[in-house]
Amino acid sequence: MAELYSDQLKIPKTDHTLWRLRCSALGSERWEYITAEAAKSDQQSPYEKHLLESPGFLGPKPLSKGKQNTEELSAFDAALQGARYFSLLQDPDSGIFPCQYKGPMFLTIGYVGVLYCAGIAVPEPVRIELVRFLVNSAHPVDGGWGLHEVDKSTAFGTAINYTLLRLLGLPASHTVCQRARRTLHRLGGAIGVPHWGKCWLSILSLYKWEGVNPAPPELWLLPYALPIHPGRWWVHTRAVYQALGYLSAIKYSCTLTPLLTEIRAELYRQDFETIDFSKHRNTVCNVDLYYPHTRFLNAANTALTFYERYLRPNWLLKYSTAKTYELIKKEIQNTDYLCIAPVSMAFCALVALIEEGRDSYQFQRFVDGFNEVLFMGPKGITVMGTNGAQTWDCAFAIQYYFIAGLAERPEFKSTIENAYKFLCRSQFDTECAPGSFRDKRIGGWPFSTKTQGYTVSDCTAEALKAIIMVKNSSAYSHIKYEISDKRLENSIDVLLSLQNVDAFEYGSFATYEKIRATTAMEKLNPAEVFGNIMVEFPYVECTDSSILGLTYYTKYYSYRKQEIQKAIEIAIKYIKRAQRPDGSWYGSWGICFTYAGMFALEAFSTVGESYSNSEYVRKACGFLVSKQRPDGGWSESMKSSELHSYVEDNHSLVVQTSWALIGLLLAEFPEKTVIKKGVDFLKQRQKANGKWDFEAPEGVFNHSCAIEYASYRFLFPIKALGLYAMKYEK
Ligand SMILES: CC(C)=CCC[C@@H](C)[C@H]1CC[C@@]2(C)C3=C(CC[C@]12C)[C@@]1(C)CC[C@H](O)C(C)(C)[C@@H]1CC3
Repeated sequence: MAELYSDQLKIPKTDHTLWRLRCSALGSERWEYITAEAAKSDQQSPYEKHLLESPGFLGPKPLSKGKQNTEELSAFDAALQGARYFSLLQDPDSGIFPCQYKGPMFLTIGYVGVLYCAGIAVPEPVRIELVRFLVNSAHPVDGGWGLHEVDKSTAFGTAINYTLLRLLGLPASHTVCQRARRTLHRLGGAIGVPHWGKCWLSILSLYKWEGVNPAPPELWLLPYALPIHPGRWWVHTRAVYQALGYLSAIKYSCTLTPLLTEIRAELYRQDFETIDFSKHRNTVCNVDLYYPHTRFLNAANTALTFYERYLRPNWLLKYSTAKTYELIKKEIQNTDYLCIAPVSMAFCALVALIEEGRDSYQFQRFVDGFNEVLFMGPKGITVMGTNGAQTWDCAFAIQYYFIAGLAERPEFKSTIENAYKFLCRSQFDTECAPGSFRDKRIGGWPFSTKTQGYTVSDCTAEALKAIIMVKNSSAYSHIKYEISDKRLENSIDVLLSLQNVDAFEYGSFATYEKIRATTAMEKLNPAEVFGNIMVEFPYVECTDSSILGLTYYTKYYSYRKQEIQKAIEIAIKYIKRAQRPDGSWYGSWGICFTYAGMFALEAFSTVGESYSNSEYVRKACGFLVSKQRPDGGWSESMKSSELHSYVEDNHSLVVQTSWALIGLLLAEFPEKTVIKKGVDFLKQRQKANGKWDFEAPEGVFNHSCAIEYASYRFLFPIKALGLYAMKYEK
């Protein structure tokens, strides 16, 4: 690793040999900093060393002589070596593959902000590593931060992370702070931070609530029949605005401390006291703006601001905040204090602090729970996008080892068995509290852990498929009954219940729920920096995975067969409708057209549509092939996700290349030379011990925020190489 900026600047660092990751049977991941004494009898495991990039971890014994793998190595051996490396990254007790699920730069403020409001100090090793992470993720040219780690500097990223560094003890005179402040001021100062930034700054007494657009909790009192009812919003937006509704209604601001007074003076281009915040509800730095307000939203905000200031009766305010708190308590109950993701978790923790007090059981559970979303890495510690990617990674690992012909080799038996048992443990077996606006979840699977509590359509389908693979393998007959057929039926019930078959986007699947209100609701998106957040949308990837799960299930079981067949049929029709004239699909959760292309081609392959018999498949292959680069690789930029059209990047990437190859291989694309070139590229990029290095964030959300899926650079090459080996090397 190149010398880190924090080391150049001699920023304090903890002793990385003293960090230990504790994983629970249900997949929680908590880093602990132990004493040197304790470390003597508690060695760092291989995966801990890998995660911290400690020098002591060599990985499996190389197959080839040089440092890199070469073309001489067979694709199968490259997959095998990759799997050997990846298997070492599993925590054998829980079965998960822990990794730092990082990228978004607006999450850590939640953790530090809440503790600051409560007057609780951040534990010292964590504080040191939080500072390091922020220093190391500052923009190399201007010293600011963006919405995500590889973003240009924005007012949001810079104001929030500058504030964080100051709260964590870095003095204003420090080079890092000086550079960041210069950038912030060049961007117009903190006055132009978007809505969520304005909320955080107001909570920390660094901005004024009168300059924040309303998020009235009264919306919860409207009849559910109205499309605008928050119970119909996308689960994340619902959760964030539920707690924000409470906080903004009571205009919560923490006590102004001398440090905050200093920060007030640093964040703005003018004197804090002279700013008329009420005039800046709609001031957003141009660099930050991804989704500008519609006129409709502006009109609504003006009306609501007037209502809040002059018309809102006190009793209604009290009543609606009480109602919101009831709903928050249900969210807490359904997720055991994790809440759906760290953004809303932090806001809910604040509500608990206000309602129950600092020493209350409820608030202390939150303080403890934050340890599950903080994750340590070589550059420092940070709050992750979710509490991990446990279920998703396990489901892929099992499937791809099978697809590559590796799963039944004795050396991988424990990998598969442990991951399988984790999936079996992670299926939902309880329902949410009544009145939570949540669907039936028994039978579903989450993206991360059972504790987090939210079913995701594609996670359910991928986990189901992985489990069936193990159940039907003679090598694993001894654990076949770890999960009953009845439980698989439950998952089919959940999956079928998630398909959009009523009013919206017939045949498609969204993420966590069916689409509950028209996508025109997006016109009210107040977040400024994200797209498609108001309601559920139809997603090709979620639809594709659901098709995979359903088709695979029908191969072995006859439960609800006809309904499943019908569901697959209309889902395929949806995918066909969603294809663009150039043969591509816009992917929402990976970057971008390459990711979606792979999923779509896999879905088609499971219903027998391939290059030779389907015009859709031929067009999709044509699109992918047209993007191959001279070195055999593919390289799609995050800009594709933002701009909704294919943008090529400068360097070919392992994960992108694997996605394209998987698509082409499953489509039975006939030209071997095209595919072989890509396969050779994957081999060249592999280290002799089987490792592929991190290259670029693989994922994205809400069109604008990049996020890293650290397991992808193993999982997808293993699958691509394995598929190639099956076809051409047998
Ligand atoms: C705008 C807000 C609230 C930001 C907080 C971040 C969350 C919204 C993001 C972080 C991780 C994230 C991208 C995720 C997803 C939704 C949005 C998440 C939770 C899902 C579950 C959607 C469906 C996808 O196919 C897939 C399973 C890959 C992802 C996983 C991560």
